[in-house]
Amino acid sequence: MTASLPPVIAIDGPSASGKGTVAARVAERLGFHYLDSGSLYRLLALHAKQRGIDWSDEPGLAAAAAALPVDFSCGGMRLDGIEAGNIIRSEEIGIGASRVGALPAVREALLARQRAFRCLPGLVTDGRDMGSVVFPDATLKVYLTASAECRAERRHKQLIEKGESANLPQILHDIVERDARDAARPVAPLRQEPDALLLDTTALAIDQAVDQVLGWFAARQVSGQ
Ligand SMILES: Nc1ncnc2c1ncn2[C@@H]1O[C@H](COP(=O)(O)OP(=O)(O)OP(=O)(O)O)[C@@H](O)[C@H]1O
Ligand SMILES: Nc1ccn([C@H]2C[C@H](O)[C@@H](COP(=O)(O)O)O2)c(=O)n1
Repeated sequence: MTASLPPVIAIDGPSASGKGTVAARVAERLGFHYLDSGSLYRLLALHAKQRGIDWSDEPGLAAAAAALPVDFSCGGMRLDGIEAGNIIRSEEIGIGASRVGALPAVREALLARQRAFRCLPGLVTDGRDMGSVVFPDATLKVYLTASAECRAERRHKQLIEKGESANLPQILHDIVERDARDAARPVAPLRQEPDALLLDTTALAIDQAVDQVLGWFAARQVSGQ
């Protein structure tokens, strides 16, 4: 008899849809671990930039990904021993993450690192292929989205609140372009899988989205699916 693996809630969706916010809050409510998989692609893009590795150099990036010097302990995100949680949130690094994430050897090199986050009592994770590739046996798969305009407005508000300059039309353009690249790639593309439940948060508050995910997860546990 094989021991059952810890449960996983996989939340995938386009950029600025609120995946990270919802996933982190669901994890907190359940006392589960949380993995922001996009941060790994972002840290790799930053690391490559710092090391002069081109974002199209697949063998160079795959080698860098396999040995990525990241440390998620103490609640932060250290790259080469330096806190990088803020710097990886830039639009430039987001674009870099999307470019390196399109390369199959890079995705393969990051797979085991992501799966290692699956620990008791459970994991909530967000990204683009959490339900399709990384955790295909996830207990619950959610495709979380919102209209592109709504996502751009949320990102704009987020940047302004952080005291950063932000241009709404440019943000909308960048979001649409990045999603198109993530959806068009042949490996692990951004899309709603048939077994993922759709959660459109365009007209929902964060707490409503969190409650919906928790409700779906509770129902799965009762039905044993
Ligand atoms: N339902 C919601 N209503 C209003 N604002 C929301 C909602 N969900 C998320 N937000 C806000 O939208 C912004 C973007 O959310 P978040 O960073 O979680 O998105 P994301 O999908 O993880 O983005 P990325 O893919 O770029 O990492 C945040 O400021 C967050 O507070
Ligand atoms: N599972 C993942 C997560 C992220 N990426 C790539 C594609 C995204 O545009 C980019 C940044 O992700 P974000 O932090 O915005 O969630 O990283 C991916 O390919 N697969």
